[in-house]
This record gives sequence, C-alpha cells and structure tokens, in this order.
Amino acid sequence: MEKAIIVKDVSKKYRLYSNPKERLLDLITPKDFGEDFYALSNVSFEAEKGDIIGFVGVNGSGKSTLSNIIAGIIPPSSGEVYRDGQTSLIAISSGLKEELSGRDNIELKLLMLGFNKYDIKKLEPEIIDFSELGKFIDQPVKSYSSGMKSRLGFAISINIDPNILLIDEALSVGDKAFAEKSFGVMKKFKEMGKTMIFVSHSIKQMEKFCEKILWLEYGRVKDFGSVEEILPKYTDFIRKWKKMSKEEKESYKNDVIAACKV
Ligand SMILES: Nc1ncnc2c1ncn2[C@@H]1O[C@H](COP(=O)(O)OP(=O)(O)OP(=O)(O)O)[C@@H](O)[C@H]1O
Repeated sequence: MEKAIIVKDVSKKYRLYSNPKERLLDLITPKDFGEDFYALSNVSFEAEKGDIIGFVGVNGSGKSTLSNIIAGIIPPSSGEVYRDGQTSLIAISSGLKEELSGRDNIELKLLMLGFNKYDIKKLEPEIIDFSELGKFIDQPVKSYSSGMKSRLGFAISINIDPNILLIDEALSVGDKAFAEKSFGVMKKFKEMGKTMIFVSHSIKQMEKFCEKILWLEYGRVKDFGSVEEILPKYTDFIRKWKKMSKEEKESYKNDVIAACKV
C-alpha cells in the first residue's frame, strides 16, 4: 500500500509563561524563564492512500495541533512529517484574512497555491456557489459568523482538489443542510481514493464516515486502529470521563503525562 502521510516521532513544544514580563525576560536575558509544555509528544502514525482517519480525544489532546502540523501550517518542534501531494486543511479559523472580503480570500488562497488567473476565474464561481454566501461574498470576512467562515473555508478547500483533506471541526458549526452537502462531497472524495483526516467530537460522525481512528490523549497516541476496534473503547472512556469531577480529570491528566515521562 502506498503511504499518504507518515508522522514519525513528532513533538510540539510550547513555552508557557505565567505573565508577559516572564516572556520578555526569556527573550532578552540568557536565563530561562517560563516552562516547557508538550502539546504533542513523540506521536507516530501512518495513513495509507485512501484512508479516512478520525482524530479523537478529550479537549486539549492535541488533535488540532497534529492536523495543523500535517497541513504544514505549523512546524513540529522535532520529528518528521511526510505527505503525498497537496494538503488542504478546513478549520473554523482556516487562515482566512479577516479584513478581506470572501471573494478576495478565495483569490488570495488560490494565488498562494500557485493557480493562474485563468484557473482562478474558472474556479471562483464554483467556490462561491458551493459556499452559499450569496451577496455576502463581497463583505469582509470579519463580519461573517463562524458558520459562514467554515462554509467559505470548506468551499475553497474541496474545490482546489487536494490529495489530502483535513477537516477540523468545520462541520460542527453552521447548518445541518450544509454539513450534509459537505458529507456528500467527502463521500465522492472517498470514492476517488483521496486521503482524509477528520477531527470531531461527534462519535456519530466518526462512525458514519471514518475507517480508522487515532485516539490522542494529552499529546500522546493512546490507540490507533479500525473504527470497530477503537470507537467502542473510546465511547466507554468518554462515558467514564463525563462522570469524573474536575479534580479527578486533572489527576487523570497528570497521571497520563507523568507515565509518559518515565
Ligand atoms: N500556541 C499555543 N501556545 C501554547 N499552548 C498551545 C498553543 N496551541 C495549543 N496549545 C495547547 O496544546 C494543547 C493541545 O491543543 P489542541 O488545540 O491541539 O487540542 P485539541 O485536542 O484540538 O483540543 P479541542 O478538542 O479542545 O479543540 C492544549 O493544551 C492547548 O492549550
């Protein structure tokens, strides 16, 4: 099987500061201020061409960080990422420029991806049509609701025909009809053998659409396998998680992080 994505020992480290002064001191003095925080820690997994993989995990597990790294939007602190061909990330805040209109954002994104003027003029009406933004397409994106931004991001991403499509919570905002239409396109992508990564808190959406599941837990891979194998375990965990108190959740999180340090 041909690989579409290879993620090898990827970590993402952020420096956390308790106040702005600490941040400044860390920058201008040779002494260390703040503390290291690993949003991802030695994450490895591979996707075959045509795989549809769901990323699951409780809030703060690193799902968005990992999808941003795969999309090439943020760099890993260490480790390697291989991707086969053009990757497109659809997220609620998918790099749209707030001051520009929807139409200008379409043109800018396509120009940045290397499309020529002829192709842009051809694609633009299709994108606008799919986005269902109508006359709002000429309004600045800062005036859009999160659902409208997500629709624009989705319309651009699917029309540029990427090999790898990453969808991060984009279908959880906005209306059901648009989500259904988008699922229709994703099904077509599936038939075309494209690789897709799907990030969602909805277990139902995962069941409906994915074939494999990567379960992240505080920056670590907890499990990876088929939907049939992983989702029942994850559902069971979430049931228990929801019953935990705030303190129990915090202690569970600290135990996971401590266990990985050994
Ligand atoms: N720029 C940043 N600076 C510092 N910490 C960050 C930064 N971006 C993300 N994090 C932290 O990294 C961790 C993983 O975040 P991420 O958004 O990837 O998780 P997630 O699983 O997508 O969460 P959610 O389900 O809530 O969207 C979180 O603890 C988050 O606070």
